[in-house]
Amino acid sequence: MPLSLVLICQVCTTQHKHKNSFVFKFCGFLKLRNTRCTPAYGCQPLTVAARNISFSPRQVTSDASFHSASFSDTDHPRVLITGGLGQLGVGLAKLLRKRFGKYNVILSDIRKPPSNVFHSGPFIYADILDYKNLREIVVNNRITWLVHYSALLSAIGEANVSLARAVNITGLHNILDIAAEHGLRLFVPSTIGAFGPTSPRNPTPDVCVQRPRTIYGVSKVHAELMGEYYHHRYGLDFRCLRYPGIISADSNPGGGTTDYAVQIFHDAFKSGKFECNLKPDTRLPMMYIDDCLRATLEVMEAPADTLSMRTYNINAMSFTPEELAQELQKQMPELEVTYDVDLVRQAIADSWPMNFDDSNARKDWSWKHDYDLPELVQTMLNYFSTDACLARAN
Ligand SMILES: NC(=O)c1ccc[n+]([C@@H]2O[C@H](COP(=O)([O-])OP(=O)(O)OC[C@H]3O[C@@H](n4cnc5c(N)ncnc54)[C@H](O)[C@@H]3O)[C@@H](O)[C@H]2O)c1
Ligand SMILES: C[C@@H](O)[C@H](N)C(=O)O
Repeated sequence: MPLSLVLICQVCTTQHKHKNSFVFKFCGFLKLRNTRCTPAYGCQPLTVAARNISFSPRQVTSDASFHSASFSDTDHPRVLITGGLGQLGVGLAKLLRKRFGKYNVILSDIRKPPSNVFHSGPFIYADILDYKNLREIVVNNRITWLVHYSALLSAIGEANVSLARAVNITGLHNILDIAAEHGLRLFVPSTIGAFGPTSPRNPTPDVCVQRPRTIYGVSKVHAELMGEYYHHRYGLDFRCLRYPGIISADSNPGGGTTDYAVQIFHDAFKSGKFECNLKPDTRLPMMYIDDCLRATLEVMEAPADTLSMRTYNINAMSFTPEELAQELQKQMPELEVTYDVDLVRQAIADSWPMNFDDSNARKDWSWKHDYDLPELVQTMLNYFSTDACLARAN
């Protein structure tokens, strides 16, 4: 049986008698929002955090693995990245560590990190489906920002709907509750996949019909709406960007519809041949990883009063497989590209935006991309040429 506690609200000095301490936390929210605790707010917010607090024996050990003594008290945020071993997390950790210090950014995942990642800064095991463990990590490490990257992407999600539903929806609920309970600034990425066949596709604005046909898209619309709801209802500092397909050289995509745009570079260098699983004229919004990660940092640092919305489209370029191949062939004329369409991925791509309208992000917090198609291809070629040279030399 949980104990009954009498807690005094720091704002209005009301005595609350409750079965757990979350009402106290809720008054903390009111304090953050500079509002008084009124009977109108009453005890309803208990629903936000109706999970029981209990002591976990793991509390003691989880912190030890990454040198907590090295943490210093500064103004820097203390960041936890979930799902950090995917295509985007390691790059984001590198960028954030440069800005906030190595030990202020903790990478986490359920997979074993490669040794270069393990030795580059704090890493911890965190399954987002394990609520107590997540809470322990947040508490023990005094986390203030949470970047929630764990997800099953569009194509892999269709191959495993129940796992995608658990990770992308149940996992998100855990993240939202923990962020709300501990007053964290929370970033959750959404995607072009949050739109569907009935959305305007060229261009797709921030606010329009969203009826995606994938579990991935449905879960991302759910994340956008839940995050915005927690923001308005409880004052959660929720921030969300809808990323286009992201292209990176030194990390691999995790089972999405836009993966072809990364694979083409690998295959061009490996065999000089590439078989594309989308039709040559499939147009999708895309972005180089450096732009995506910088946008993420910029929106996280943006003063709250510049954000007229909590979920923004961001865009850089938009191209088809044929256009990407042609740009690549300017420098690798011998590259052979053939097409063998994957019906699942093609159906997904045909329901997604062709062009993204990101004018609100540009207006509100001065978003500006650096990479268009020619710069993207040149940068990827530079990386792979150096990599190929190094491989030949070893
Ligand atoms: N890469 C893109 O093109 C792109 C585009 C739009 C949005 N996004 C979003 O950005 C985020 C990161 O994308 P990514 O490409 O790095 O994804 P990814 O698929 O490469 O990585 C996701 C990570 O989540 C981890 N994960 C799975 N189940 C987990 C669990 N139960 N607990 C903790 N971690 C778990 C996986 O191990 C994996 O490392 C995702 O939310 C994705 O939806 C990505
Ligand atoms: C677009 C994005 O969400 C991801 N790369 C996917 O294709 O699923």
